[in-house]
Amino acid sequence: MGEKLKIAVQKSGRLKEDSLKILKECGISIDNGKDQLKASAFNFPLEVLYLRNSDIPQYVEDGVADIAIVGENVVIEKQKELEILQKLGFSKCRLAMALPKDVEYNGLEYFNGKRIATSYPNSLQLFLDENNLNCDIHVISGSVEIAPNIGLADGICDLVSSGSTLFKNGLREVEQILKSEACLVANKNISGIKQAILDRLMFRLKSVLAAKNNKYILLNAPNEKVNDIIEVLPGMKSPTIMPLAKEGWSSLHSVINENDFWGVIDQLKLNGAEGILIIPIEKMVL
Ligand SMILES: Nc1ncnc2c1ncn2[C@@H]1O[C@H](COP(=O)(O)OP(=O)(O)OP(=O)(O)O)[C@@H](O)[C@H]1O
Ligand SMILES: O=P(O)(O)OC[C@H]1O[C@H](OP(=O)(O)OP(=O)(O)O)[C@H](O)[C@@H]1O
Ligand SMILES: [Mg+2]
Repeated sequence: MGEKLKIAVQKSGRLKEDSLKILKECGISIDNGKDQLKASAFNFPLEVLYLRNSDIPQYVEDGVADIAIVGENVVIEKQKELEILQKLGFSKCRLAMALPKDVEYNGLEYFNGKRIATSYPNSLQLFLDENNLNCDIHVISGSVEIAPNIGLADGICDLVSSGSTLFKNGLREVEQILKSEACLVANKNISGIKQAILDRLMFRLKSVLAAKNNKYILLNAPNEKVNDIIEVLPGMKSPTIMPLAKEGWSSLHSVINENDFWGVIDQLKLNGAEGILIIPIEKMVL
């Protein structure tokens, strides 16, 4: 049997579903038996190890897994020698400091000498050192937001995304420490056959991610406006232009970045574009 690349993904939790989804979008089918902690792909030389998110950086550094999908904040917290190959665009959150909502906060100095509860002591310590602050860090592994209410700490440092957990616990975010999203990480010494497999996986992943960030755009325009519209429309090379059955009109096709779309749309309309259609792209090979 040929060599396989080993990928660690979260066993259960916020990252699991999207991690398996992105592998599927890369055309990789995994044979998942119930409660299996190890599985193989049918159609790609990949073995999947299901592990705790917080254990993954260690396993990748040790080479037990070659690569992994893990929260960037955990990579930073665990301070392991890993390579971040690709941000994956899901599980976006931030590590932030929060205080009871009625505390008067006038800046970082406030934290000097205070007790802060967190599950991320290394990331917090780095932030405190950078800002010449001294705090008493109290490490707890979950439900951090409850700490100020039960007299365990003056403030907290925890992950925030919608902010609803802070709100429900009468807390307010006052400082952001870092931003995080799921990312693909790798051991620093992958070589030979495994590197070749990883290159194939990365090629697929980049096509999938590019497709997610771009949309296919079709529109109709009077011929005399086509040049103005081309100016407005960024494309992969240049837009495709085809004559419409209706005399004096053309159809333009192009690719547009999701982030540019709403900025460009008004200019397209001002330049006479009609019947604008935006269509998702499944894969985009660059
Ligand atoms: N509220 C949130 N919104 C978005 N992403 C989040 C949120 N909370 C955590 N994350 C991200 O998802 C990752 C996984 O979180 P999850 O709570 O599933 O696991 P965990 O607490 O790290 O536990 P384990 O080690 O048991 O797998 C976190 O490391 C972080 O990157
Ligand atoms: O800003 P919000 O959208 O409310 O999300 C933030 C919450 O999500 C995470 O906890 P999680 O639900 O993962 O629970 P856990 O502590 O058991 O991991 C994090 O630790 C916060 O408590
Ligand atoms: Mg969590």
